[in-house]
Amino acid sequence: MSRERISCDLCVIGAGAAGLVSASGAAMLGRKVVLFEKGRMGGDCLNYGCVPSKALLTAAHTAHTVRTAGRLGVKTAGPEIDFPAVRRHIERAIAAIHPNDSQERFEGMGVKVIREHARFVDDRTVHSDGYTVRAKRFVIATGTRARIPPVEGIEHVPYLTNETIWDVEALPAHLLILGGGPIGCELGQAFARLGSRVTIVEAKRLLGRMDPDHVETVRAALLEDGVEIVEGEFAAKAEKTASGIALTLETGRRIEASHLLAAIGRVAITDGLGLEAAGIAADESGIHCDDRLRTANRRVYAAGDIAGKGQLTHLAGWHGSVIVRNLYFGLPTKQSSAAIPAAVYTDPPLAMVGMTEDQARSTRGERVRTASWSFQDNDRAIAEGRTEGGVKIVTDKDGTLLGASAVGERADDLVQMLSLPVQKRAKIRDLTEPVAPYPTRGEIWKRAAGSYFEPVVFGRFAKMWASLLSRFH
Ligand SMILES: Cc1cc2nc3c(=O)[nH]c(=O)nc-3n(C[C@H](O)[C@H](O)[C@H](O)COP(=O)(O)OP(=O)(O)OC[C@H]3O[C@@H](n4cnc5c(N)ncnc54)[C@H](O)[C@@H]3O)c2cc1C
Ligand SMILES: NC(=O)c1ccc[n+]([C@@H]2O[C@H](COP(=O)([O-])OP(=O)(O)OC[C@H]3O[C@@H](n4cnc5c(N)ncnc54)[C@H](O)[C@@H]3O)[C@@H](O)[C@H]2O)c1
Repeated sequence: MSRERISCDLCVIGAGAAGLVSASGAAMLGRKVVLFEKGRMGGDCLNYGCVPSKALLTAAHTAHTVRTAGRLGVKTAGPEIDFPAVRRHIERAIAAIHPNDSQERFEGMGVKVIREHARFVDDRTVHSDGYTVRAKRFVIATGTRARIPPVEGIEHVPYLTNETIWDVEALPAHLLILGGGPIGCELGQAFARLGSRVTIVEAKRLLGRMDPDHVETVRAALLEDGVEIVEGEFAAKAEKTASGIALTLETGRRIEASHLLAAIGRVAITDGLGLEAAGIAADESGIHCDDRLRTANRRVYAAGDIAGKGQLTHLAGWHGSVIVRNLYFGLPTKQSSAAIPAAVYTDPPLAMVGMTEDQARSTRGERVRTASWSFQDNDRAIAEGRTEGGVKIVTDKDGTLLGASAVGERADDLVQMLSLPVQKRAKIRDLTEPVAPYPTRGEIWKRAAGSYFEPVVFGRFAKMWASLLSRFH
């Protein structure tokens, strides 16, 4: 087959967050860039991940607000869910963001966009059906897909993933979700609030990477929404039934449902990429690369989910920036040099940056200190009638910030306030300095940090000092 031949500075495979940031950064610096995408521009986040899930959650949280408005003295007739209209809202959200990630926009930047599957044929050449591309450097940003549940009979059962759940036309009567990670909890709460019966089966612990104290607040909210949570149990067998599916757990318990959603984590998309021909190693969790995202092939970088260093859109975008900084600004940058926040957009949301208390203790042991504050003691939260949750600051013995976690209304935005201090390894006393507007939820960081110093600031010596000074004033 005759293919069009192209030589370029950078060839990017995959037009999700990681690929798009790499391609746009290089193109804006005048580099000749080729971008391959075999599916939809924007990748998982725009089409099957963050955007549709957050649009669905907004509809669900709105239904909940209407349902619970009576607690504030606002009477309503209760929400009526028009599921096709909810789906249209999701489609509109995707369509509104799509221009940012579109082929036209990238072509406008001078990127050659090829909508075909790409594969390496040697260490510096990529083929697709119509093209042969030789490049000085490559970025593999091919993402991940839902892991198939290791359950007997799963291949004979219709199950949904994050790609197919958006095609379900009517609200599921009973959604059984395998996996209690961010996907399981977010979509579980969303469907429950829209009117589905929801069961989450989690093999280990709900939201296992987050602070367990704060996960309790999310668990309580899910239970209040009517979500059934089965924790610490594996599914052994799946069967098709007349009305949907049945799952038998290892304990023998059988759960019947109308729909099954697989949300037990992700596997790297490396199929048909020709990694061997390029001398690149990979496993299920991703392509092997170092902290600057370099693979064993010095021409090839990995970015985003496929780099096996976390699965978040902003991390994927950061990876793109790291590659552009290293390649085209000559700034040696490690991907681990940024403190990456993570948020779960349940209601209330749960968020963190840096280390959790458990992670810090596992490496630093007794040196770790924490300071917490509850929204029960935050005037804005009281005024809003939403006092559940709180924050936790994690420090080293000398007060260096190691991480922060928050759960409660707007915790996702609140944690963002701590990203820079954590990244800069600021001290907890720095958090006591800014004056926060009253009444805001953001005041809570200062209160938590203040509590860390309370024994000293209002201790015996401070009282003696104040008493001495007051003699002269
Ligand atoms: C339901 C859900 C909700 C999520 N919510 C959030 C959230 O709220 N916040 C957050 O930060 N993250 C969220 N994520 C995670 C986020 O979607 C991913 O971390 C992000 O999309 C990763 O971007 P990426 O560029 O690495 O890969 P992707 O977005 O997966 O893009 C990879 C692209 O590569 C293409 N590709 C693959 N192989 C080839 C090939 N050989 N040739 C050409 N093209 C190829 C694919 O078609 C795809 O478009 C969510 C994920 C899911 C599933
Ligand atoms: N708000 C967000 O930022 C957001 C939202 C959704 C997804 N994501 C990203 O997408 C990725 C995938 O999310 P996810 O929730 O599928 O994965 P995950 O790996 O975060 O969680 C999967 C859960 O499934 C459990 N599990 C594994 N095998 C199981 C089995 N056989 N039966 C029952 N439970 C099992 C695990 O113990 C784990 O708790 C995550 O890494 C996350 O970072 C992020």
